[in-house]
This record gives sequence, C-alpha cells and structure tokens, in this order.
Amino acid sequence: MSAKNRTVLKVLEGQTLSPPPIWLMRQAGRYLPEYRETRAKAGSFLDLCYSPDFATEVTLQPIRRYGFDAAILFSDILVIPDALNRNVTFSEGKGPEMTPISPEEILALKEQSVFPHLNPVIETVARLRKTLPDETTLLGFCGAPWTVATYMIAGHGTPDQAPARLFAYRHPREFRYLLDHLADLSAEYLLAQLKAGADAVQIFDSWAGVLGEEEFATFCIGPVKRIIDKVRSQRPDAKIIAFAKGAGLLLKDYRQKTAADAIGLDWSVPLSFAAELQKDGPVQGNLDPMLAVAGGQPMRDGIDRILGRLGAGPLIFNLGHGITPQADPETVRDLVQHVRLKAS
Ligand SMILES: Cc1c2[nH]c(c1CCC(=O)O)Cc1[nH]c(c(CCC(=O)O)c1C)Cc1[nH]c(c(CCC(=O)O)c1C)Cc1[nH]c(c(C)c1CCC(=O)O)C2
Repeated sequence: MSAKNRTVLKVLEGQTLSPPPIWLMRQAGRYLPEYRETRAKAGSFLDLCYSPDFATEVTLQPIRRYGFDAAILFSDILVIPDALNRNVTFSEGKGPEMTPISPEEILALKEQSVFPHLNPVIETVARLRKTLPDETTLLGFCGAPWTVATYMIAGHGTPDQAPARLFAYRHPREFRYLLDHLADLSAEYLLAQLKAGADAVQIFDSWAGVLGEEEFATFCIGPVKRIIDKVRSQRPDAKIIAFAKGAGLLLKDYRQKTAADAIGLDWSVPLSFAAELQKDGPVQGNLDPMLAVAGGQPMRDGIDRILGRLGAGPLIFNLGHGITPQADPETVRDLVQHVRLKAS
C-alpha cells in the first residue's frame, strides 16, 4: 500500500495542486438518503458511532457517491465525554445532551484512558484504511478541549457558550485541569487513530469564536498545542489540521503557536487574509455551507472566488463549516464538479 497518491496528504506537505483536493466537513450525514437508511438500522446515534460495520459503511457513502479526496472517520467529538461516563445522548431535534460536570467532579477525574471504551472507533479506522481506494486520504479527528468542555459544562449546546465562559472565570483551577485532562486523552486517542491507519487528523475547535483574545490564547491555543506536541512526541511526522471556527485575526498566531500543518478557515475569514495565512502554510476551506444549499450561480461564484484567491497556493477545498441536512445531494455533486472543472 502506498500513500503517494493521496492528494490531501500532498497538500498537507505543502504542495499546490490544481484542482485542489476536496472533502466536506460532515460529508457523511443526514443530507444523504443512504445515511438516513443506515442510521435507522443502527439504533441510536452513538450505536452508529460504536458499530464498526455501520460506521465504516456511512464513512464510505460520500466517497462512493462523489469520490471525495478524503474520507473522514464517522464518529463524534463527544465520544470522549461519553468515555468519561458523562451519559451522552443525542435526541432528534435537541442535539447532544449529557450530565453537566461540577468543579468537584473535575478534580476527581483521575489519570484514565478512553480505552477500551473507544476501541470500536479504532477498529473502524483500521477497516476503513483497508477498504478505501488507495488514493483517498483517511482523516481521523477529535474535538479541541475548549469545544468539548463547553458541552461538558453546560450539558448541551448553547448559542454563545456562556455557561463555560462563566465557569472558566469562576473556577479557573478546575477549568484548567479539565482542559489539560481532555488534551491528554485526545492525544492518546489521535495517536491510536494514526496507528490504526489514519493518514492525518483534524482537531475541531468549533466554538473558538466566542472567546476574547486572552482566553483564546489560554483555552484554545494552549490545549491544542499540548495535543499536537504530545502526538508529535511519538509521531514526529503526524499531519494535523486545526480548525478554530470564528477565530478571525487570531488564526495567524494560532497556526504559528500550535504548529498545525494546515488551518481550517470558516466562511467569515476574508479571502485577502486567507491568502496571507496561506503564505505560512496550507489552508482548508471556506465556502459558506448555505451556498451548498442554495446551489446555482451563487455557489459557483463563491467557489470561483476561493479558487481565484487561494488556488495558486496549498489549498484543500472544503466548506467553512459542516454541510447541513438541507443540502440536496445533486447540488453537492455540482459543487464537486465545479471545483474540479474550474481548476483543472
Ligand atoms: C461540535 C461538534 C459535534 N460533533 C462534531 C463537532 C465539530 C464540528 C462542528 O462544529 O460541526 C464533529 C463531527 N460530528 C460528526 C462527524 C462525522 C464525520 C463527518 O462526516 O464530518 C464529525 C467530524 C457526525 C455527526 N454528529 C451529529 C450528527 C447528526 C446526528 C444524527 O444523525 O442524528 C452527525 C452526522 C450530531 C452532533 N454532534 C455534535 C452536535 C452539536 C450534534 C447535533 C447537531 C446536528 O444534529 O447536526 C457535536
């Protein structure tokens, strides 16, 4: 088996490719009828995540349909709190829920492992690498400590993460301890994914954008750097994409201080600034997910602007955040075709 044809990996090494490789965040999901079918068979959402058969199947579905250049492991960032017995559930229309963690419970968290609880996810990674076409890059992932902590503290999603921000100011010692603990578990988890066959990994910091500058440095940059340093201490060659949604101007520092190979950009990042960031290394993004719903000329124009500004440097084409259930699978097909035709 050889990794030399994996285009996403080539870009992560700093190469410029035309057309750029493409994959979409949340590419396996409810907008696909075959996903909804498998999801109904699997039982709960977490049952799906922990079934190597079903999780492998749904990871492959968008690859079969569109031939994306990367497959992303099907799982969720909240399997780590689930492994910590926080009683995670996903119910229709409500999103994730779990038991909110108290300051006392945080201090009682001991040296522990996410294994064997997450063994089925690692088994999925191993099966995927054996099944995927040779040229398809396999991405593993985890949530960044700040983003995972926001759900653990509030017990559910919130629009601005006010509960976690307040908790961080009121209980700085416990909060720090939680972030460090999550960083160590996440590093162990990513290393297991890399060992099982993931070619690269992405760290999702979806809630980075609700923090001030100082808090971004301590809650996002620090813990993500801790994960990356730990992973590289055992795998110096590990390729890592870091996605800090809403971080704006702070992304320059974010890349330099964490030493991530590539940074993910949401659609609010101006392309002029994205081009600046690209001088420091590969970037990934950043089409508005609503353009994958709208389709037509607005979508093609959005794609053309990204390729026009970023196509001459190392770029992995993606959305600026996950694809939504409203996207029509045929519009997604147009999106992929347009990226590939325009740039080739
Ligand atoms: C914050 C976050 C979560 N999960 C994730 C993040 C970070 C990225 C982001 O900001 O979107 C990451 C994630 N979640 C999922 C993946 C799978 C791989 C992929 O195709 O990208 C990945 C990489 C599947 C999923 N994770 C979830 C679904 C939908 C659940 C279902 O099928 O019923 C999928 C396909 C559920 C989930 N999981 C989470 C939420 C808030 C929700 C509910 C919102 C929703 O319903 O879309 C937590």
